[in-house]
Amino acid sequence: MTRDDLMFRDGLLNGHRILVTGGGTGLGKVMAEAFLILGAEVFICGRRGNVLDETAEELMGQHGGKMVGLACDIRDADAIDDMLDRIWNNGGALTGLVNNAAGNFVSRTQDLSMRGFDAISNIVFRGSFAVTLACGKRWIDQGVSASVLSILATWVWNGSAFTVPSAMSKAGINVMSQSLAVEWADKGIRLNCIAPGTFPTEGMSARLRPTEGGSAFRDTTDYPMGRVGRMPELANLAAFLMSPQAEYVSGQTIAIDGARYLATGGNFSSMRSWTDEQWAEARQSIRATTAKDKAQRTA
Ligand SMILES: CCCCC/C=C/C(=O)SCCNC(=O)CCNC(=O)[C@H](O)C(C)(C)COP(=O)(O)OP(=O)(O)OC[C@H]1O[C@@H](n2cnc3c(N)ncnc32)[C@H](O)[C@@H]1OP(=O)(O)O
Ligand SMILES: NC(=O)C1=CN([C@@H]2O[C@H](COP(=O)(O)OP(=O)(O)OC[C@H]3O[C@@H](n4cnc5c(N)ncnc54)[C@H](OP(=O)(O)O)[C@@H]3O)[C@@H](O)[C@H]2O)C=CC1
Repeated sequence: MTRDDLMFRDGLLNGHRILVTGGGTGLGKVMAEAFLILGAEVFICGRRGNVLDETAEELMGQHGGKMVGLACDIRDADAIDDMLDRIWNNGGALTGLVNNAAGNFVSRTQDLSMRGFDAISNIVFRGSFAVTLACGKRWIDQGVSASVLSILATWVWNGSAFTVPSAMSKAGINVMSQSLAVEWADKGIRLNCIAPGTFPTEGMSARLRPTEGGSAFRDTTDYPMGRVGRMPELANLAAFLMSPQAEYVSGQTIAIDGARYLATGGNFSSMRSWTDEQWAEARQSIRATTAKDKAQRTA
């Protein structure tokens, strides 16, 4: 992304300190990059320390500023507290949190075990709540105003066949945000959400279109605008919601999907025609991706 891709003035986020969970890759990385360009000090967390370090180095090399990678598994409440202690003890309070980290894979629901359900919900539902709660306690205790942005999916409004644990978990975080927007409004804490449509990333393609390789998302005939999302489009919306100028916006969930969910539902219902063999092949491919990522985890 270049400076010209952003619609905001230089220094919009000067003095802000923002944590992006899952900020080492994909959508988290591009939002972290936008916040860095706009003057924020940015923290990114994930379980693969090397991925975080590479991202921070790459983006500071391109844009200057300060980005810090912190290996942390958001399923672990103690690890979250350790991470927040490190941030708070090195420069003060966060002023923003982006709940972006997620796990997902396509599966027929009858093929899931409870461990499979937990693999998703412990990241998306429990993990996002845990980070929000840990930050919220500190903000309230210290009288700090802050903004929380959670990255959802349009299926919080219409469900999603074949990604049921994700749909349930994201819907829970949608309701968390609406509830806390009210409960914490007088503390100066805002909560909003973005529901992106398709923004092709490696992490998503490998788990949601696992058997298509490089051809996934090339056919855009059922996209009303004839295309998928462009990363800077998401980054601009995230920067707006995180900026102090958006102070009166709270409790909202904004779709950015080129109207696809209104046109087609925007999810994976076409997989109803998949055979047992196709599901077995998908599962094997997802397993291989997870094994590769697991080998790099340091948290
Ligand atoms: C229009 C487009 C909208 C798109 C909207 C949303 C997109 C996204 O969310 S994309 C984000 C994708 N990124 C990621 O998922 C990154 C992180 N992912 C992971 O860490 C793994 O993929 C994980 C989610 C599976 C979690 O890993 P881990 O906890 O290490 O999981 P295990 O390998 O130990 O497995 C636990 C459990 O889950 C079962 N399982 C795994 N894969 C499948 C599968 N394909 N089908 C069914 N079940 C699966 C696995 O078998 C284990 O259960 P047990 O066998 O009972 O032990
Ligand atoms: N791409 C798309 O089209 C869409 C994406 N989304 C949402 O956007 C967000 C980003 O997705 P995307 O960029 O595509 O996918 P990625 O796989 O690139 O991003 C997921 C990130 O979450 C991190 N993560 C996963 N589990 C944990 C954990 N337990 N603790 C800390 N970090 C964790 C991963 O790092 P690590 O494995 O190192 O921990 C990774 O960096 C997600 O919330 C996703 O649901 C929503 C709609 C559409």
